[in-house]
Amino acid sequence: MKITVIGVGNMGSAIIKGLGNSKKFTLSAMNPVNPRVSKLADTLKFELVNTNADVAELAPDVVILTTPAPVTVAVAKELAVLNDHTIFISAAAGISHNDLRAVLPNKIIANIIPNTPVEVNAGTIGLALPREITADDISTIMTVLDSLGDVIEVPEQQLDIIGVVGGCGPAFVDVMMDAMSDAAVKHGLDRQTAYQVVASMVKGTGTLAYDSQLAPALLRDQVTSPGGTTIKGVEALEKNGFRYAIMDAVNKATGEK
Ligand SMILES: NC(=O)C1=CN([C@@H]2O[C@H](COP(=O)(O)OP(=O)(O)OC[C@H]3O[C@@H](n4cnc5c(N)ncnc54)[C@H](O)[C@@H]3O)[C@@H](O)[C@H]2O)C=CC1
Ligand SMILES: O=C(O)[C@@H]1CCC=N1
Repeated sequence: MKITVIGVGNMGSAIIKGLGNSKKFTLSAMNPVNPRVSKLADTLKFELVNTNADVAELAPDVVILTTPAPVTVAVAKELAVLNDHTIFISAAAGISHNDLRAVLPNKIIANIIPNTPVEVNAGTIGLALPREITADDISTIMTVLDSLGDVIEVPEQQLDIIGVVGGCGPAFVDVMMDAMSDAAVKHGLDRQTAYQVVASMVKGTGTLAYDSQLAPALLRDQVTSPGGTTIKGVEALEKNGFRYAIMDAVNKATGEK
């Protein structure tokens, strides 16, 4: 299957690396001239073109749009010349199926919100499929997305909130990991060991929650030994409004005032 990624920034690079790891696809990309992207193409050995007009020659089966949201509809319009069997998967946050349908009237279009862990095939990918789509096209889309991580299909109106929790969430967790690492350094751990411990702890905590399907509050209760150290830390989190800070981060990232 031939896949072309349009816009090789943070998200586009993560997707190309993840797809490259799976070794299942023939990859190519389009990005305006940029030495960083040329270097990535050389390293990962994918074909790179610098204009949308050149994408037709690549004849992709699947196009993944990872351009900045404000230019995505204009970019899609330039790609309307592609074969009508081309499947478009758009990762642009806030750009709806209808926005794209208006400029790609005859194409198959799916909307996703991925996150940066797709780079290591451990992504969280919210997926909204159109109403009219064949089983074969769904199968093609799932072959691509399953190779990047966990795919969670939702109605399009839920894609924004999935996008905030799954897509923005890694940045919120990164802030917490950074703060925890600083505290560990304050208590004498060298920085590299601090990062390793914190990242391993987050990875294991996530895997346990995902595999057990237990409520986070129940998992927390398993750590808080009576009269122990953890409950003292949890009390400090409550005192400092940690839970509300997280809820407010999600609220604000949805665009809520
Ligand atoms: N960064 C993330 O974690 C996530 C990003 N997204 C979506 O991915 C898209 C890209 O976001 P980032 O990678 O963070 O931005 P970015 O700024 O890192 O990357 C954008 C890339 O698109 C290229 N570009 C700009 N104009 C272009 C055009 N007209 N045609 C082709 N390429 C063009 C830029 O040169 C750059 O390489 C956005 O629509 C965003 O909503 C979605 C989920 C998560
Ligand atoms: O910050 C953003 O707008 C994008 C969408 C989800 C994650 N990054």
